[in-house]
Amino acid sequence: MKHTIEVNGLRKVFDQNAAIKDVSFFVKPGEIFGLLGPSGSGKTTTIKILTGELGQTAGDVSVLDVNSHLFGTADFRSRIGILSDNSSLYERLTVYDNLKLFCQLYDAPLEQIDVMLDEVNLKEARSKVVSKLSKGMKQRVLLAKALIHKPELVFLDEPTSALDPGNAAHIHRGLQKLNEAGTTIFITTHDMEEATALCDRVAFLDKGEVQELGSPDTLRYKYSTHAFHVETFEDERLVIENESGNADKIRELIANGEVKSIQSDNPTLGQIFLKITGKELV
Ligand SMILES: Nc1ncnc2c1ncn2[C@@H]1O[C@H](COP(=O)(O)OP(=O)(O)OP(=O)(O)O)[C@@H](O)[C@H]1O
Repeated sequence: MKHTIEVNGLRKVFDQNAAIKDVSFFVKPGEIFGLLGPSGSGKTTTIKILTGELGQTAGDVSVLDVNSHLFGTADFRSRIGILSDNSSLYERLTVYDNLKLFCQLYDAPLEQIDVMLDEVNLKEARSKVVSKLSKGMKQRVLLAKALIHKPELVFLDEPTSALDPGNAAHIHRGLQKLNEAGTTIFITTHDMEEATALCDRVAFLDKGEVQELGSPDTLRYKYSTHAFHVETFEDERLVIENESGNADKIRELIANGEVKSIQSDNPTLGQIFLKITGKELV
């Protein structure tokens, strides 16, 4: 398999409004790929099309070498994991019994339940009824449910949006571990720090089109002015262009012990998004 996900000329129209106009990208095996965009840009619609929940108006989509017209098959569904706004739990059952049902559905061993509860930091909630859990705890049970059958590819629609920073960091470490073990991850988020920390490549979605695509580092370098920001002990802030003629100036400042800090001018993904689209990612 060359690409885990291939999308060419994707278009989705709802009631004569194009939520997705013309989107093309691919995701490589073993990648963490981030789809980033403001509210209403089409992230969830894209995930729903990639997982067979919605059909496209036009364009070719294939996932794990399966063409989109076969996304409804049990074989395909057993190879992917999904966490989306449509994911749900049985509110009156315990956390353990919810996960047991999904293990049975996917023929996964029951030992996976405690492994997953550990991964999402919920071991103590094992016997709690789901209706008594907080929003963030439910989100973590949903994540455990999405991963319990060890899918090759997981789709995560804003997986940490309901979590506090401590639990979000725990989930990030878990996702990195999962990825190191070979799972491909497709994630949507508003959170630029999350995308920078986790993703191998990101696509910026706005107005139903991909406006930019690349690794966070490549994009940050591409949109940099390449100047150095130097802060001195006298609280002076100097902007020095990265040109050979300025080498002596920087060397002199360091030699005189004047430099408190030097930083490159690489913008954050949020600043790049703002520059390209004129919008904040909130
Ligand atoms: N079932 C539907 N019927 C009609 N319009 C829809 C439907 N689903 C989505 N849309 C429209 O498509 C556009 C994209 O919505 P989508 O939910 O994909 O955005 P999003 O980027 O995931 O937003 P958010 O970050 O708020 O979840 C929006 O204008 C939305 O109103």
